Amino acid sequence: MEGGPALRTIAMPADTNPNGDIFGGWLLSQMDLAGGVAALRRAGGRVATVGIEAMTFHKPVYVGDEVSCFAHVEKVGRTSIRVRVETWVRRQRSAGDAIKVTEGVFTYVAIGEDRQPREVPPE
Ligand SMILES: CCCCCCCCCCCCCCCC(=O)SCCNC(=O)CCNC(=O)[C@H](O)C(C)(C)COP(=O)(O)OP(=O)(O)OC[C@H]1O[C@@H](n2cnc3c(N)ncnc32)[C@H](O)[C@@H]1OP(=O)(O)O
Repeated sequence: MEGGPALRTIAMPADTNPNGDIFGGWLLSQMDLAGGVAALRRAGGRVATVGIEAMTFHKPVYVGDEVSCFAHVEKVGRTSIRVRVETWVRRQRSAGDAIKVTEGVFTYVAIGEDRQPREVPPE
């Protein structure tokens, strides 16, 4: 994906599942935040996540991995914004290339102060 990550963090021991690898729910929330930042910028204000599709976990994430979520706005509807989000990691103590670990499509709805859908403004 073009440009820098919408979010970058380090996977910590507190984020693990009972197997000792990083919990999928934690990754999903990082992706939601990354997609939310892209949607919020495009919407010019508050957004809410309404749907998640095509979510795939390709590879595990380990404690100490540098986790980068990239977000790309794919489609803008009347009130909704579809954002493709990919997560790539660099392994701790590894000089290898970044590895794509997850991807998914997140849909956000632009909402107003009343939490009701509002039109996405023109670009
Ligand atoms: C400047 C940078 C600074 C950065 C620094 C700050 C960083 C800060 C980051 C914050 C990032 C937050 C990212 C987390 C955001 C949450 O965590 S939100 C919490 C979880 N989500 C919720 O609680 C939402 C609960 N749902 C709702 O409240 C209502 O469903 C909503 C969202 C208001 C929508 O209301 P509705 O009556 O269902 O809407 P409806 O008119 O039927 O549909 C609206 C649009 O959604 C589409 N849609 C509806 N359902 C679906 C579905 N399942 N799938 C796909 N599309 C759907 C419709 O087709 C329609 O699209 P358009 O044709 O208008 O384009």
